[in-house]
Amino acid sequence: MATSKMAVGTKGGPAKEKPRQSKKEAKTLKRKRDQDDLEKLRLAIEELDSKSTEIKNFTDLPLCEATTSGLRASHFEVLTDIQARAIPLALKGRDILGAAKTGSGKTLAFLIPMLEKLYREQWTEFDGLGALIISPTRELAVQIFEVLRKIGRNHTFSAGLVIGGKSLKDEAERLGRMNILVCTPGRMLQHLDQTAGFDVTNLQLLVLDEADRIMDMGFQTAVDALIEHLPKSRQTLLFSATQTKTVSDLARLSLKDPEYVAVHEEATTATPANLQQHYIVTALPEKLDALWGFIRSNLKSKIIVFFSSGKQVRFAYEAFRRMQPGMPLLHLIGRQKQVARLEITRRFAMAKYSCLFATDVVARGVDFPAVDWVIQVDCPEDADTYIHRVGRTARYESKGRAVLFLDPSEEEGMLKRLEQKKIPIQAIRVRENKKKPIKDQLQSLCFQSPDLKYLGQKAFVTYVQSIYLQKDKEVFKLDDLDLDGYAAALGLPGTPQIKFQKGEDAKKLKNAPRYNLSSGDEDSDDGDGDTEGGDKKKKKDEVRTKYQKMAERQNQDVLSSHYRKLLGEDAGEDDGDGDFLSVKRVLEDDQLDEAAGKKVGVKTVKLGNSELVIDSHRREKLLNSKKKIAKYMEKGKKLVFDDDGNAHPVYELTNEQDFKQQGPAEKLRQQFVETEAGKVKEADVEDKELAKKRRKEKRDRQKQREREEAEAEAAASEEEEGGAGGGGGARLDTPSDGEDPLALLRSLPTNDRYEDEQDEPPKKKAKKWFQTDDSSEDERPRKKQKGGKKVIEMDHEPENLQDLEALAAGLLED
Ligand SMILES: Nc1ncnc2c1ncn2[C@@H]1O[C@H](COP(=O)(O)OP(=O)(O)OP(=O)(O)O)[C@@H](O)[C@H]1O
Repeated sequence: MATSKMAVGTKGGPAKEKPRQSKKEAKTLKRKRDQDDLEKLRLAIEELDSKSTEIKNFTDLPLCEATTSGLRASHFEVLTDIQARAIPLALKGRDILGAAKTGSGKTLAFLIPMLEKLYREQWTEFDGLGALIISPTRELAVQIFEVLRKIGRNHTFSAGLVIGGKSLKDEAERLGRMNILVCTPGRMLQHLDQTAGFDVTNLQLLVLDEADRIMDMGFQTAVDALIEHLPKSRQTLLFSATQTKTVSDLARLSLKDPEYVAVHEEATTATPANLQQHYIVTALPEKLDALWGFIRSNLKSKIIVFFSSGKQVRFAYEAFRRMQPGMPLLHLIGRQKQVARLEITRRFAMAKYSCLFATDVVARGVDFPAVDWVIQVDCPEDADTYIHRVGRTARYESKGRAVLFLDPSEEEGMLKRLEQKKIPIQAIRVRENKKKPIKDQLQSLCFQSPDLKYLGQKAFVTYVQSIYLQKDKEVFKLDDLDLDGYAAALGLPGTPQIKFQKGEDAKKLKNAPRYNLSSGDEDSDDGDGDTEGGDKKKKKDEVRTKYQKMAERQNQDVLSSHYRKLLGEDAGEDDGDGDFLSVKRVLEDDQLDEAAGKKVGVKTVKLGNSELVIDSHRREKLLNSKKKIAKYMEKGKKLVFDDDGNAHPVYELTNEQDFKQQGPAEKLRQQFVETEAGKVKEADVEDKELAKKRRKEKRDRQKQREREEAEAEAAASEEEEGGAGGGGGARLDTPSDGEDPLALLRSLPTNDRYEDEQDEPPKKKAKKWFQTDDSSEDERPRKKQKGGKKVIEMDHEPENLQDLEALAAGLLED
């Protein structure tokens, strides 16, 4: 469930009823007492010295009983620096620009003043929306909501989480009753624009968490439009680990004489002191080797690994998973469905040892407990991103370590950027014996699995594309990267060719991934059903099963071959030796009996040196068991067949003289490599054709389905029209003549910039701003088809959807 409505707490503070009083008397007395308390509280806040250094504990603050008891019950006692500085000012009604290191407790610094403000205003359900908290990602919004539920348990306000993932209508019904909303910007804007009766004119307080991110280009339009709807006479609190006092930003938010509270300015570094920061210089083609070696040496740890794009995450995750490092792997990208994302977040949060491959979707704010290591395989785009990523470890008072992998070409530039932010980082070197080249394994995996190879190619292209679009050319130098080596390191048979479109578009597109990471995060990726496409999809969902839908997704077999099995597509497939071991086939072959000189009718089968008589069904069944068969079989020898069909051992030694006659060994080696490379390329072409064919088939199926659905719909509406005209019975809620029932939905902003193009909903062909050299005819349908694709959101064993939804719902509401 994407939105969750909940009362933050049960009625009032602890009840103190006196049994002998009449109910009415007790109520009047209580009201009076509450009024007195409120007056005292207001006075105490007026008198509060906001610069006082005496405020150490939450009990030193003038807070209402409901908040104090909520904090106590959540085991918060002592204020952190940012809390001690920001809360008193915020209680006094000041606008705040708060900047403090990651993990320093900024969430409470805005939640406490928010609850207090509504309490002092005696906010009730009839007053509507009193406070709005905007977060750049869904994960962060969920987390803030959880903290709010904990500390607000004794308040009576209702609070909701608006992050998409459900139909706009479902959310809209609940919005009107909410006092506090935690939301992502795009989704909130949709409601403000489209939800009739959703009134924000009373809003008392606006909070922007990770404000610099929310204010940057990716969210600019959404946030500006959102602010337009809000009343100017409100208090505004902005918090982030990395913040600037950009005048234009402040003007956009109409902050009134804001107080700038920056805790880490006094400290020497912008990152937590309990965080050890290192970097290793490793050439791009060796980064995955380094990562593999690192994971293998730290199996008893909790690790987050950052990559710059979802495709790299998927490739690394899929490849490493197959190589079985010996610890649970998870992956999290913006394109996964909301339930899956929440489930993965939950799993990683609860895991003792695990490694999470992720994009920057979890770089900010997400509070995973006890993360030991943050590894950045791809260089972050700037120092701020670096700070946020490493901030996932060493949270609050715990320790943590971070390692940044830098290509030699990135070293100088990036270190300069980190130095400017006073980030203490030290070089380390990977021990020689810990280096584990995995190129050969990846090559073999890619050779065996075209899907993995396809992911690898995509990962390569996205990586190169991201480097090309990076603004900081002092750090990111495309020409200095060994791209051929990188492609080979990913196990690819050749280096994908990429052409870049020059011009202004590149700049715009640079912002696209950032927007996608987050607004894709918030609303786009799960086809909420708010858009026309969403509605269509919903209808389809009703018809098709979960497994069918999963199987229709491109690359689905990369992530979940078991779904294919569930669909029965693999029914005839065996694990390579099926034909050889199939007893049934042997038995049905009469010739075998004849050749064995047996009477037709008595079945025998020859397994290795033993000849077995099949005299009963039971024995026949038993022989279907591979285990049983293996018992009778000799250990196999691997043979290769020449063109004439003669078998040879894999390695056949020629005598030395013959060998010498063939020419110099180096030349022979060269020839051999060339022939093999040719074979690989040929196989690659075949793979491509196969993929092309599959895509075409899928498209045809899709079209066919759509046609059938359209026909069915047309038939249904004809029937319905006839029925309504004739009998005047119950009518469906259809719009009046000429009205387009989907007009409203069509007007919704479409999320046309996705992190992962494979998962975009069907749409017009995006303007290409780069293309691969081999983007021949067969490349085009692929792009088109990608439009219809969805992400496989599951990275774990198949569980049913209801389970997942229940788990996600459990996260959002008890
Ligand atoms: N006063 C406190 N006493 C004890 N623990 C606290 C206190 N305040 C916050 N924490 C804990 O510190 C951790 C980090 O808090 P929080 O998520 O608010 O940090 P943050 O500054 O928002 O980090 P980021 O910049 O990464 O978003 C949380 O686990 C929270 O429970």
